[in-house]
Amino acid sequence: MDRIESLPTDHVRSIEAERTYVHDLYERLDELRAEKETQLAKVRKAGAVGTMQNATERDAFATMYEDRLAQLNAVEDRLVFGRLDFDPKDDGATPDPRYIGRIGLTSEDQTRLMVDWRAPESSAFYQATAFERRNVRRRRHLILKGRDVIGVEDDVLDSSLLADGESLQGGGALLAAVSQRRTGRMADIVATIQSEQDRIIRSPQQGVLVVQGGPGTGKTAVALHRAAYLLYEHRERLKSAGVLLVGPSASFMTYIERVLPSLGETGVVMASVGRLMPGIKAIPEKDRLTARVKGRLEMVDFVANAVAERQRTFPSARFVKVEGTTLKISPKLVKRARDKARATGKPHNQARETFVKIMVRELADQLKDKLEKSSGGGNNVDRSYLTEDVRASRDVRIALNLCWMPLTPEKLLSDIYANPERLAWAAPFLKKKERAALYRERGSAWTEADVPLLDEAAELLGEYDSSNGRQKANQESDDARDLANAEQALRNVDAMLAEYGIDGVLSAEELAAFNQVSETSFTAAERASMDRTWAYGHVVVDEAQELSPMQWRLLMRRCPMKSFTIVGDIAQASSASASKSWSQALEPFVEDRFRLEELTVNYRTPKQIAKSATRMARAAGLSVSAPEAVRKGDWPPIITRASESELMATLREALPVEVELAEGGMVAIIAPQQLLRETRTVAAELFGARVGTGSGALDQDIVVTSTSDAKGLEYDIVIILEPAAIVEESGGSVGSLYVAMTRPTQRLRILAEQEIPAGIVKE
Ligand SMILES: Nc1ncnc2c1ncn2[C@@H]1O[C@H](COP(=O)(O)OP(=O)(O)OP(=O)(O)O)[C@@H](O)[C@H]1O
Repeated sequence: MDRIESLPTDHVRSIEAERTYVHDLYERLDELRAEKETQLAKVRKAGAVGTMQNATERDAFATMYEDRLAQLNAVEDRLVFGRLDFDPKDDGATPDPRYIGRIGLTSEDQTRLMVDWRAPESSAFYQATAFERRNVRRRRHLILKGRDVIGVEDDVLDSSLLADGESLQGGGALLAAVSQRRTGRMADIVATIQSEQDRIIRSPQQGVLVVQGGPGTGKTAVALHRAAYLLYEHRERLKSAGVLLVGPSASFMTYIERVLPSLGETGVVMASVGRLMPGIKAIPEKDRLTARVKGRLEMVDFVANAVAERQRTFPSARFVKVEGTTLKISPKLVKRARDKARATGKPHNQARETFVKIMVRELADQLKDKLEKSSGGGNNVDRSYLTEDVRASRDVRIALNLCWMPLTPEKLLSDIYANPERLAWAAPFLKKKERAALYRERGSAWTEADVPLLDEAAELLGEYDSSNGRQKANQESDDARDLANAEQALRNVDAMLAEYGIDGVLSAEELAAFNQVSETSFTAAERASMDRTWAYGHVVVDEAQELSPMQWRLLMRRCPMKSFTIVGDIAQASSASASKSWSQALEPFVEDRFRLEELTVNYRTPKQIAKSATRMARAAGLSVSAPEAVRKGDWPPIITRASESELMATLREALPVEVELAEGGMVAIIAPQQLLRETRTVAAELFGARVGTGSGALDQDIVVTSTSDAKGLEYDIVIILEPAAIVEESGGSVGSLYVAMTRPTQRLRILAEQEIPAGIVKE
C-alpha cells in the first residue's frame, strides 16, 4: 500500500470508494460462478441414469455450464478497469457512474453493475475526448492487483472539474501498460484501447476491412479485440458459423493464444498459414523461388492439369481377362467414358463413379457377346451377373485405376512433384528453372506453400472414400442415428429443464449454445477446424502482407460471404510472394471493394529505435510509414562490431549484459538462418534451460529465433546478429531486418562483422 500512502487525500478517498465497489463486483462474480457450479453438479449427478437421449442432453447442458464457468473464470484478472462519470441530467440530478469491465454484470434484482467493454454504452470510455466529450466528465482507469484496487488514473474531460494546475488527460494508464516487462505472451489491451483503435474494432462486420499500420501500432491487438467484439455484437450468427483467425507462424499463434480467452471468448478457430488444411502440418518453405512459384495464381491451372492428367487413356488397346474370357479395352472406349464422366462436372473422385459405370457396362456387354457367341448364340446370359464378374476382375480393376485412379490431394501432388515429365506437362507456362523448383521427392514434408495447392486439389478431387461399401453403409447408419438422437434431444429440452429444476435460468443465448452442442458433441469451432469446407462467418488475417495469391484464394474460399478483417504492414513484407500493395493482393478476389483504415501510433518500440529502423528501411528504398512512438526509451540502438571469428565471442560477452539489463524481461537473439545453430549453442552454454528456440520458446526468457519466427512478436531486449546476412537471405530485401529491428520494447543491440546496412546509424 506504499503507493496509496504517498498519494493526496482525495486520491486515497477515491481509491477507498472504488475498493468497495470492486469488492461487490467480485462478490457478484463469485455468486454467478457458484450458481453455475451447482447447476453443473446437478446435471453431472443425474448423468449416471437415464436413456441415451437423456445422456446426450445432459452432456449438452454440462458442456454449456462448463463453457459459462470457464468464461466467468477467465475474467477474474482485472475484471473491471474503467469508470465513466457523466454530466448532470437536465433536472440537475447526477447520473450513476458507469463501470466498464470484461463482461456485463447485473445484480440479482437486475440492476446494472458493470457494462461489457464491447457494449455500445462502453464506447465513450474509448472515444470521449476533451473536444468531443459525449457527456463524459471524467474517465477513470482502475488499477487492480488481484481483487484489490491499488490506484486510479483519471482523465478529466470537463475542465470545470480541474483544480488549478491540473492537466486534462492522464495517459498514465497507457504508458504503464506499454512499459511493462514482456512475458512471452501477448496481453489484452482492453483497459487502454485508444480511440483510433476502437473505431476499427467496432467497425461494421460486412465486407473486407484492411487495417494498415507500421510496426507496433497495435494491429494484432486490434484484430483480436475486433474478433471478440464481433462475437459479442453478432453472437447468434458468428457462434454457429465461427470466426477464423489466421497468423503467420506457430510461435505467433502461441504468442497470441491467451488474449481471446482473457476476453471471455474461446470459440475462435486459430490457425497459422501452415495449418489451414485439416490433417496437414506444414513447415515453412525455405526456398524462395519455390515459395514464389507455388504462390502464383497460375498454379490453379497447374493443379487442374495435374488432375486432368490422372484421367488417362491407353496408347493402344489393352486386354483384360474376366473369368477366363479376354476382353478388349480400346482407347476409344476409355475416351468416351472419360468424356461422359468429365461432362458430369463432378469432382474427380465422384466423376470416377460415372467413368467406372460406363466402362463396366461396356465390358459386360462385350463379355455377354463373347459368351453368347462361344455357346453358339443360343443362350441368353444374365447381364447383372456379368456386371459383377467384370467388377470383380483384378485385371479390370487395375485397368480402371490406371485410367482413373481415386486420389487424395496428397497423393496427386506428391506424385506429380516427383515426376519431371508430368511437371512439364502440367506446368507448361513455367520456365525450366521454375519447374525444377517444384520438384521434390515423395515423402518430403509439406510446406506452407503447398497448403493452398493441396486445398485447390481437394476442391477438384472431391471426397476420397477409402472405405469399402460395407463400412460406408455402417457409417451412414451411425450418422443417421446420431442425427436422430440429437433431434430427439432438442425436442426434450423443455422436459429436461423441468426435470432438473432449472426452469427460467437459461438465457436465449444459452439455449442457442445448447442447440449447437446437441447437433454433434463438438462445438462449432471444433467442427469448423476439422472441416476443410467449413464456411466461416468472419475471417481475421494477421501479418496479411505475407500471403501469396494462392493463400488468399484459399482464405477467400473459407469465407464465401467475404467478411474479412485483414491487418498488416506492406513495408514489413518479407516472404517471397508477399504483396506490394493491398490493391494488388485483393484485386483478384474483391476488386476494389475493401475499406482501408490506418493505425498511426507505435506503442511498442521506443522512439530512437523506431527512427533507426525507419531510416534503414528508407535508405534501402522501402516505403515505410513512420508511426509516432509513444515512448522515448532510454537507449539508442547499440552497435557492436566484431570480426568474423569473434562474432560468437562478442555474443558471449554481450548476452549476459543484456539479460541483466532486461531485469527478468525477455531477451531475443534474432539471427540469420546460417547462424542459428551456433547462436543457440552459445546461448545454451551461457544460460542452459533458460534458452528457448522455435515456436515452443515463449515460456523461456531468452529466445534464439529467425526473423520469420519473430514476426509479430516482441521482446524487452533484442540482439540482432549480422544484419547484412539477414538482408541477404531475404533476397536483398530489407523487410525482414525492418521486422527484426522493430521487435524490442526497450533496447536494441546489433552485433556485426560485415558492413552495417545504411541508415541504422544516423550519418
Ligand atoms: N491501446 C493500447 N494499450 C496498451 N498497449 C497497446 C495498445 N495498443 C497496442 N499496444 C501494445 O503494443 C504492442 C504492439 O502491438 P501489436 O503487436 O498489436 O502491434 P502490431 O501493429 O501488430 O505490430 P507488428 O506489425 O510490428 O507486429 C503490444 O504489446 C500491444 O499490447
